[in-house]
Amino acid sequence: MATSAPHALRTPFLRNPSLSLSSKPTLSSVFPVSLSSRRRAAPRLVVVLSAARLDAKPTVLVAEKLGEAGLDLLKEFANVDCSYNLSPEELCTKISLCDALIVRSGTKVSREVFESSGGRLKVVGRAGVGIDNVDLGAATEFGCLVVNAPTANTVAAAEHGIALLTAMARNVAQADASVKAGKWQRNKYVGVSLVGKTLAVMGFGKVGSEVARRAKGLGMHVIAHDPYAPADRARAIGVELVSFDEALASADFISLHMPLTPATSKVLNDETFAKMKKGVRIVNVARGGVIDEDALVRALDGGIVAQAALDVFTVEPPPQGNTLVLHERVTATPHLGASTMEAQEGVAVEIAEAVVGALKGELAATAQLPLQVLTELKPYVVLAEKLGRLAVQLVAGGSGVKTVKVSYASARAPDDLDTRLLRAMITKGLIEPISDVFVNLVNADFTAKQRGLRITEERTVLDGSPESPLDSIQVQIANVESKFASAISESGEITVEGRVKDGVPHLTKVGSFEVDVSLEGSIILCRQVDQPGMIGTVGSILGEENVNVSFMSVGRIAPRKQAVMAIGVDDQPSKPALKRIGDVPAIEEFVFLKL
Ligand SMILES: NC(=O)C1=CN([C@@H]2O[C@H](COP(=O)(O)OP(=O)(O)OC[C@H]3O[C@@H](n4cnc5c(N)ncnc54)[C@H](O)[C@@H]3O)[C@@H](O)[C@H]2O)C=CC1
Ligand SMILES: O=C(O)C(=O)COP(=O)(O)O
Repeated sequence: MATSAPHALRTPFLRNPSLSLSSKPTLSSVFPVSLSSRRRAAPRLVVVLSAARLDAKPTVLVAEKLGEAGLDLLKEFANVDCSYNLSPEELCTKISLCDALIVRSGTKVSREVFESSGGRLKVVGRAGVGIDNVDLGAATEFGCLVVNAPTANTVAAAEHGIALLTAMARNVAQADASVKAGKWQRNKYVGVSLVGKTLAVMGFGKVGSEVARRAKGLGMHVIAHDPYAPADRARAIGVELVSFDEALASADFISLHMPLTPATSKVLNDETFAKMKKGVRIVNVARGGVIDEDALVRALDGGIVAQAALDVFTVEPPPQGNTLVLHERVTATPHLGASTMEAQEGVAVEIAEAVVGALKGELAATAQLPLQVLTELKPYVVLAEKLGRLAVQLVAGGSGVKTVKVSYASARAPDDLDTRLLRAMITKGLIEPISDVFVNLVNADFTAKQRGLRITEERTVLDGSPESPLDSIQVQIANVESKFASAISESGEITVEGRVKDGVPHLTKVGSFEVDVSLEGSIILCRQVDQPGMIGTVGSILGEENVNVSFMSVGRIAPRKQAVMAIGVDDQPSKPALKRIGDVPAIEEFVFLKL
């Protein structure tokens, strides 16, 4: 049966993977060949491989319900195994036979899944936006791409946000339950009006801006907080971008639309609830983890929060008897934001296209950079990503992260340094901490373009030995404000610069200040009046808080004037520890940055 497939044998499969779509596989479902083994085969080896292996389709495991149109698309290219409701153990067992896995929010794609795949799993497709259920660190380590479907459920999520907002304001769910229980409590369920009220949209991305547009239609005054969103996009729909504290202080309603990241985890907590107007109402269709749920119960009971409408929870489904879910003034839905017929069909097609594209791109991408280049650039790759991560965490607001300039200083001739990988890693560092996007060499330029991020590159050719590929990399973000004003250079951009020293990436410049701190663990940057004893003061605060300091360095303009101190720390200091640092009189500003 698989003996004669001459057209397939002649197909230059490895040079043009898309041609594999039209070949007619034979033994594929019996023994699909893994992408990694295909990749390793040199083109001239193709003729000596068996036809069965050549023709084999990849296998895609669909672990949660996916729309038919998406399944049909997948089936044109792959063997599709739809196995829903697998236990974590069953998923780990099945995964070693799969090249791609498609999930929604109900499946945890943990490190164990990647470990169990034995290197065969090459693509994880998230049929939706949030990829917080995928262990991205493990995916990177195991060379697995993670793709999502970023657009098809935007409107559905926004409509659900509006549904919760209006239902909450008029007690629809509570009143419905009461009528069904045979009661007629017209006085108990008097609601509040939306017209003229202030809605703060937290996270002004795709869903947030659609919620804002719809809320304007309801006659609400809409403000938004999003440090990375362009002010002109907000202005275009009549929304003012404000600071986090201003949003909390002025909102009658708060609607959450940011991704779950280390920076947004439990961003609504005891401290931030205390900054809100008494009687505020909260809608969450983003992620449960952005709210400290125990603190929300306290805020509801303490009269700060009048009502909450929640589609998402820290643990899904929430445990039986959960106080928050059972709270009388809480309206809860079981993560239904994306669950419309239309959105699910759209998401299925979007993810199927992304997974097929990634499976094909996997083959093509490997040809892009020679191994020698990859090996040589390895420490610079780490440096590039960390500089991107640092730079974006320094952004406080402005016209959005749109214009980034990368400068490479190198003694190599311009045509002797391939910067694609470095640019991709800087893009990864800039985008991943603030979004639900997994960036890699294949999708970096496209992802940047999609988000309106313009990255320009500049080369400075240095004298000297071209032995090492690079002397330094500088990343600058233009037209933004910084939460650490000293990070703005004289030319007005957030500026960070780094070098590789003894194989270890170092941060060597922040704004106009020279520093030297290895980019391991995390970093605290402090601007202070240059005076003796500062290193000791801050060092002892961290010591008392049991935070291990790995590195400290001070860069100053001139003796006894301003200085920037960069402190490398192994662990995240507690809030009180950071407050103690901020309270040191000579410290004018400081920021904690996660790498
Ligand atoms: N309940 C559901 O079924 C659904 C939930 N979602 C969730 O909604 C959220 C938003 O999705 P999209 O709008 O598609 O994503 P998006 O990436 O278009 O928008 C997110 C926005 O949040 C901003 N942001 C990042 N960090 C922030 C911070 N610290 N403070 C304020 N803003 C910050 C980003 O700059 C971006 O503009 C995600 O968490 C996603 O997982 C999305 C679809 C359905
Ligand atoms: O797209 C998202 O981020 C969602 O939260 C939707 O989740 P779901 O696909 O409905 O499990």
